[in-house]
Amino acid sequence: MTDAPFDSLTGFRAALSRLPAPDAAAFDAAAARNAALAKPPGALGRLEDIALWYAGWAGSARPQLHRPQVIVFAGNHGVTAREVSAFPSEVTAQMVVNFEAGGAAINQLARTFGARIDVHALDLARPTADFTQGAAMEEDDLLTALRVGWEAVDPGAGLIVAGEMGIGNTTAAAAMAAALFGGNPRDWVGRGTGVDDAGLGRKAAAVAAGLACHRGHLLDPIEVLRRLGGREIAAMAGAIAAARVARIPVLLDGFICTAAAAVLERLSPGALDHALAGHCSDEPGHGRLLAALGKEPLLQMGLRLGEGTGAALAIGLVQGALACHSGMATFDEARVSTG
Ligand SMILES: O=C(O)c1ccc[n+]([C@@H]2O[C@H](COP(=O)([O-])O)[C@@H](O)[C@H]2O)c1
Ligand SMILES: Cc1cc2nc[nH]c2cc1C
Repeated sequence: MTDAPFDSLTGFRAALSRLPAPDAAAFDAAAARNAALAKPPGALGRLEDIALWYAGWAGSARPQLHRPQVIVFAGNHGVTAREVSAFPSEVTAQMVVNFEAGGAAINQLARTFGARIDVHALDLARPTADFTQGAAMEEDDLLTALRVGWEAVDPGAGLIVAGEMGIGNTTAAAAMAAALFGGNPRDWVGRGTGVDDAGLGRKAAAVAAGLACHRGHLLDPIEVLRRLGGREIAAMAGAIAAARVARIPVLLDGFICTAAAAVLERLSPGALDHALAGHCSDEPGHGRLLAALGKEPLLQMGLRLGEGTGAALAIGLVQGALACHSGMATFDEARVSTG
């Protein structure tokens, strides 16, 4: 996007307070077309829902998927001092190099589905503060990350996937989910990159310590993001918000991406109406989070990689849905008898 239309957190809140609706006329026309297509009613199942959802947001009764964009944000986390990941923090920067060289899973999937890929590393040499000791980010850091995310969205894109890379970020996402939706820290933590049982215990303890440290400040979703989140998480929230304002459909990726998105929904109910859950990851908190948001995932493939991979796979479903919706003949056109 061009410059983000806010230069303060108050401005970001204001941008989220007045959100455009989908195009009702395009949605209705797409629904009428769907009903006329030469197939038993409903026989394309969720592909039909995807096509109508896309038509409403794209403002076209017979849309094509053009210019899908995958944006990968990377950030480092101070909470890694609590030994909450199976990998060291330097992997974040090393994977950014790999993304830029085209060697990561997300590069292969983005290419497979014809998506452009952009990578934004956010201040990797300066991890967030350990949220068990204080706020992960200062207000300025959060604002910068939200703006990076917002401005990363191509206004001409027809679909956005926001992905992430950040050693330690499943612990940050678990803390955010617990703060936003309540429940026991144990309900929200999982093995992430593959921690053992002791690591899982350290993750739950870190989440509990974070909730205790920030008690009294977590009713505001922006404060949840600032105190418990991370730069790449904030940037995903900024990108998903920018897409909403520009009425660009979004596919959500895994647990961390969905935690970022949940901040927007808590700030402004309905803020995720332009977003479908691309998949449900193997991180157990993800299914719980999607249920709290009322989102039924499109795919369940046992992925737990992040990077945007699950959502990128689901681009194929959107392509299939729109190919059928916009390319099929109607009963009349195909001279097929109706029931
Ligand atoms: O997307 C998910 O649901 C997901 C689940 C588990 C791990 N990850 C990825 O693994 C990293 C975080 O794991 P961890 O163990 O360091 O917290 C981060 O780079 C994520 O992209 C991602
Ligand atoms: C190697 C590696 C690749 C990743 N991609 C997203 N998260 C990741 C975590 C690790 C450890």
